[in-house]
Amino acid sequence: MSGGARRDWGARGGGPLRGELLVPGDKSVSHRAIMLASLADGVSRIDGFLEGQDARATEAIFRRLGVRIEAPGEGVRIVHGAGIDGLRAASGPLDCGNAGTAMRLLAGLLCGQAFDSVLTGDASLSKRPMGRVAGPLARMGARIDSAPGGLPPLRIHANSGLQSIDFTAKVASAQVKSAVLLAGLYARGETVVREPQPTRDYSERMLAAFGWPIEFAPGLARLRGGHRLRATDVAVPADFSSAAFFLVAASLVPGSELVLRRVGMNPRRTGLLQVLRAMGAEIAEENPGEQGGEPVADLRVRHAPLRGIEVPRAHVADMIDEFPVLFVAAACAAGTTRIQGAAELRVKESDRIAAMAEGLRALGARIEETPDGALIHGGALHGGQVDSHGDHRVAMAFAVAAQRAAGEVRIGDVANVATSFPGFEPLSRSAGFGLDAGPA
Ligand SMILES: O=C(O)C1=C[C@@H](OP(=O)(O)O)[C@@H](O)[C@H](O)C1
Ligand SMILES: C=C(OP(=O)(O)O)C(=O)O
Repeated sequence: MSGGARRDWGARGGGPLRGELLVPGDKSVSHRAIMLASLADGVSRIDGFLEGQDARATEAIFRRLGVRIEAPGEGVRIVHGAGIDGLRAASGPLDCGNAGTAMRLLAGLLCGQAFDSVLTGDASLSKRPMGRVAGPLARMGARIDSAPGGLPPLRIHANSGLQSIDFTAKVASAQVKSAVLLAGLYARGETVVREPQPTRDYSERMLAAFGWPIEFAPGLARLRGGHRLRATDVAVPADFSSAAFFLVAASLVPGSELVLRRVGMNPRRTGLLQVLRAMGAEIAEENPGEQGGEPVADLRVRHAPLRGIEVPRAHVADMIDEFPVLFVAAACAAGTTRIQGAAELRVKESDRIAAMAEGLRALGARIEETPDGALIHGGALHGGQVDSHGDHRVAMAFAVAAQRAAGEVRIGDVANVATSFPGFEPLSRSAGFGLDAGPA
C-alpha cells in the first residue's frame, strides 16, 4: 500500500515548459466522496476520483466494511450507499496505507459504529500523531486504544453512546475538524468545532450536498446527530496541490508558459497562489466556473522572476501541503523568504522542514531551519543527490528544483508519488520536464 518497491529519479532542466495539463482529481474530495456516498441512502456516482493509492485505500476500506463500489472506468466510481447505520464489521485491520486523511477521518466515523475496528498504516503513517483526534473523540465518549505516544495502530471500540461536544481545536487541521464532525453524525445533541485558523471545508460542504443539516463559516462548524444522508453525484475538481508543482516550475524556468485546466480553487486551498503572486509570479485565472459545488478555473502561468517575501501566517493553513514546493520557489528567488507558524510540516509524511532544508542544501541553497519554519536565502542551485524520505510532495518538489538546477538532481525514494499524483512522470515529461526513472 505504501508505494511498493523503492524507486529513484534522475531529473534535470529540459528547457521551457509548455502545454495544457489536466492534473488528477482532488485527494481530499475523493476521500470524502467515498465516505459520504458509502453512508448515504441510494446510489452516488463519483467522477474525477483520484486513482492514487491514498484515495484507493479509503475505497478498499469501505468495500471491506460491506459497501458495494463499482469502478466502471478511470476516475469513475458508483457507490451503492449502505445507509448511515449500514456498515458491517470487517475481519482484520483496515489499512490506511500512507493516508493521514483516511486514518483520522475514519477514526471519527468508526467510533459511531456498532462494531470494533482496527486502523493501521504504513511506516510513515505509523509515526504520525493520532492523539489530536483520539483526544476530542474520547471526550465524546469514544473508546480508542493507540500505541504509546498516541500513534497508530488505532483500535476503535463499538459505539456505546456518543455525546456531542463544543470543541476548540488547538491545531488548525481539517482532519481533526472532520473527525469530530463525522463522530458528531452519531452523537446526541449539537457538535461544534472551532478552529484557530480556518481550514479546508470540504467535509462541511459535502455533508450539506448529501443533505445533512449543517451550519458553517470559516473557522466554525456545527451539526446535530440523528439525520440521514441522501445519495448525490460528486464531480471532483483537479487537485490544486498537484497543480502547484507546475505553477512553481513554470514560474522558475525561463520561456515557460503552462495552462493547468479546471483546477479546484477553494479559497482554503489556494494560499500558494497569493504567496507566489506576492513573490512576483505571473498567474492568471481564466474560465472561472463551478464543478461539484466547488469553484474551478484554468490557471495560466508564465515564467517571471521571483523575489523572497515574508510568508503571511494567515496563509499557512491555506497552503499547508504546498510548502515543499514553496521552499523550492524561495531557494530560486532573489532575496530571503521567511516561513513562520508552520510547525505542522514536521508531522506530515516526513518532517517536511527538515527534508526540504537537507535536500536544498545538498543543491547549494542556504537555509536556516526554525522549529516552525525556515529562513531561505535565494540563489543558484547545482546538481546533486537528495532524498525524498518517502514523501510524495518532497519528491515532486525536488523534481521542480531540478528544472532550474545547473546539473542533474538524483532524487531517492520516490515511489510514494503514486499516493497523490499517479502519472506525474509522464505528465511532467509532456510539459518538458527532464525526468527519468533511474535504477534504485
Ligand atoms: O483534510 C484533508 O483532506 C487534509 C488536511 C490537511 O491535513 P491536516 O488536517 O493534518 O492539516 C492536509 O495536509 C492533508 O493533505 C489533507
Ligand atoms: C499531508 C498529506 O496527506 P495525508 O495527511 O492525508 O497523509 C499530503 O497529501 O500532503
